Amino acid sequence: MRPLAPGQKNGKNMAVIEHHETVPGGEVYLSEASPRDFFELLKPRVMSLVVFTAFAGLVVAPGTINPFIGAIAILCIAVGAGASGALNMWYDADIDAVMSRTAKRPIPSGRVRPEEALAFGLTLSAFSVVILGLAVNWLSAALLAFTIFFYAVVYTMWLKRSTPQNIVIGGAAGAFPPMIGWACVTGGVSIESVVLFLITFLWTPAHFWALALFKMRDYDAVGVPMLPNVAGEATTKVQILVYAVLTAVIAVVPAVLGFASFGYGLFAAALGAGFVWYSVGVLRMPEGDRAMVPAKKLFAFSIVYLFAVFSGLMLDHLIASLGWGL
Ligand code: HEM
Ligand SMILES: CC(C)=CCC/C(C)=C/CC/C(C)=C/COP(=O)(O)OP(=O)(O)O
Repeated sequence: MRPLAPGQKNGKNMAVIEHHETVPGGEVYLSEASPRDFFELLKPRVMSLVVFTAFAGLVVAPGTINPFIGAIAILCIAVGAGASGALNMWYDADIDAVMSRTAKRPIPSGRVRPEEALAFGLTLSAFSVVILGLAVNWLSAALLAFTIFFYAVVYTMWLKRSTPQNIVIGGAAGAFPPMIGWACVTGGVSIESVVLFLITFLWTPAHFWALALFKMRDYDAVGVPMLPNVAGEATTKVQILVYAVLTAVIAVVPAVLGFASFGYGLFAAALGAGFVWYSVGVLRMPEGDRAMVPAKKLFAFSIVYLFAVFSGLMLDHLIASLGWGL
């Protein structure tokens, strides 16, 4: 279905992934895969934040969910998110083999065979969606299936290698989890869950372009059209700032709409000011700066920021449900 050959797709310097050797009597695959290698295919660190935002959606949604069913819901979202990471690593093995940041991943390093990763990703995707549908509701299952499809097919197979707007559009995949969590409780979608979606959606460009700035050479080497490589550093820095401002504004909207308190609004505004501050630091970074310290700081802060915003929403909800709201 998808041969890994040099010069394939629109990239350059594509690596051929060797997972086999020829022995008398035929070709024998060397699969040294351990459970840990399969766990790594799930992109666990990245997906931890995805699962956290899904959990926040589930917690702040109106109504209640049986804690056991809630735990199944989160497990299904975690497995589905991980499965989409495995499908992404299967498809991207050729470019991952070339980029220093990703060369040691299970497929390019030869520990997991591409077809094993594909089967693993497809099986976990199917299980997570079906179990979510049976145990919770079919709207949340449909949203999970769409999110997996969006990350694995729309972003990874199509947008990533074809447009510098790849992560702006593809970022929608990473923004759906709180909406899925919300749908698990309410069985529906609402303006509040769309606001939760928008927080992550508008956050993603600043999160990712900060990293893309200091990993520009990696993306150049494989011909993936990330914004800094296509539009240049200056344009990327301005776009980062624009998205940081939009994120800071949308993160306050829960307080404006009344589904979070004034206290949360102040907290989100302070965090947003920090996000914008770090983005201004990136804007002021001299062109061609090799160390890119401000970009590294912004990337690190972006992760803390999203954790903090969704933690704030959950804490606020807990305080309100105890009747101590501001
Ligand atoms: C299209 C959207 C996104 C792109 C292109 C992107 C890209 C990346 C990349 C390339 C890394 C470095 C990964 C590594 O090598 O370890 C990273 C790290 C990370 N991303 Fe994203 N990201 C996106 C969206 C998200 C979303 C939606 C979340 C969570 C809600 C997220 C959470 C994280 C976290 C927690 C890390 C740090 C992992 C670590 O500790 O190393 N990302 N992201
Ligand atoms: C519930 C569910 C299915 C959630 C999926 C969430 C999702 C789309 C997260 C995106 C996260 C991410 C690290 C993208 C990486 O981009 P990349 O793949 O270009 O990064 P890489 O170069 O590190 O592989």
